[in-house]
Amino acid sequence: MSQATVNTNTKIKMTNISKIFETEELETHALRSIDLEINAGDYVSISGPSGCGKSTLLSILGLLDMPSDGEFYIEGVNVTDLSLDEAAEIRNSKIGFIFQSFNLIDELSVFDNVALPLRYSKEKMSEQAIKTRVNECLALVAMSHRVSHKPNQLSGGQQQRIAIARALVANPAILLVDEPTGNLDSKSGDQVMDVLEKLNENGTTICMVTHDPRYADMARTQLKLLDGAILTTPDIVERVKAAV
Ligand SMILES: Nc1ncnc2c1ncn2[C@@H]1O[C@H](COP(=O)(O)OP(=O)(O)OP(=O)(O)O)[C@@H](O)[C@H]1O
Repeated sequence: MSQATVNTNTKIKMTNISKIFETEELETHALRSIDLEINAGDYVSISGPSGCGKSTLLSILGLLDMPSDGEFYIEGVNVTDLSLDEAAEIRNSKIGFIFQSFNLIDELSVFDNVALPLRYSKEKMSEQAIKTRVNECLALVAMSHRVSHKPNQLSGGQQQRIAIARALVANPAILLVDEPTGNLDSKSGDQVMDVLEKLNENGTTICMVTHDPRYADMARTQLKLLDGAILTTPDIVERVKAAV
């Protein structure tokens, strides 16, 4: 893993990232020459129509998939070409994931769900340090009052807030968020978006994929994907002009 000379403020830097899926009869260019820089404290949304490459981009950002071409750095470390073990180590220490499905473990209490990443971390923490950190994260998502509950005793919105606490607990470089409100009614969805907004105001770096324009607009930087490429402002202006 080589170090790049990048601004320490830079959490994510992608240059010329492409992804081609090849099947026997078809080549799909899912991402085309993506350049992306996300700095500490940014809140970026990525939106676009079905099939435009949102999930592919998020999978590469989260080291769940590898690009076909281009360079990718997380906090200055070149992560373009990692082994599976190296990718898993960086993923566990630097990325917090929030998915549409909350992926909590039903048999574990709220506390133990949130503590899980710390218990599996390479750096061993004392139970007291784990308790302090879990309680801090539950307070951040306003869920301290449900610490002993099981996930199935919580509403969908509350479960997503627990999933957010779990994503935060290991202090990741960035939160990657995939359609966080997809399984929620609009009131709970709005509450989850408020939590994300407050976290960002307090310094958490967020990159969120959503097809909901109302939520995409809540991010301070709004990227639009079309056919695997990020639309730049002149592209958008040209398309609007062509449409009227
Ligand atoms: N494993 C794969 N093998 C082959 N093609 C794939 C694979 N994964 C995605 N694709 C193709 O890559 C393109 C981008 O897919 P992707 O899932 O990233 O889109 P998306 O914007 O997330 O769509 P949606 O909003 O519907 O989830 C699509 O044309 C899709 O069919």
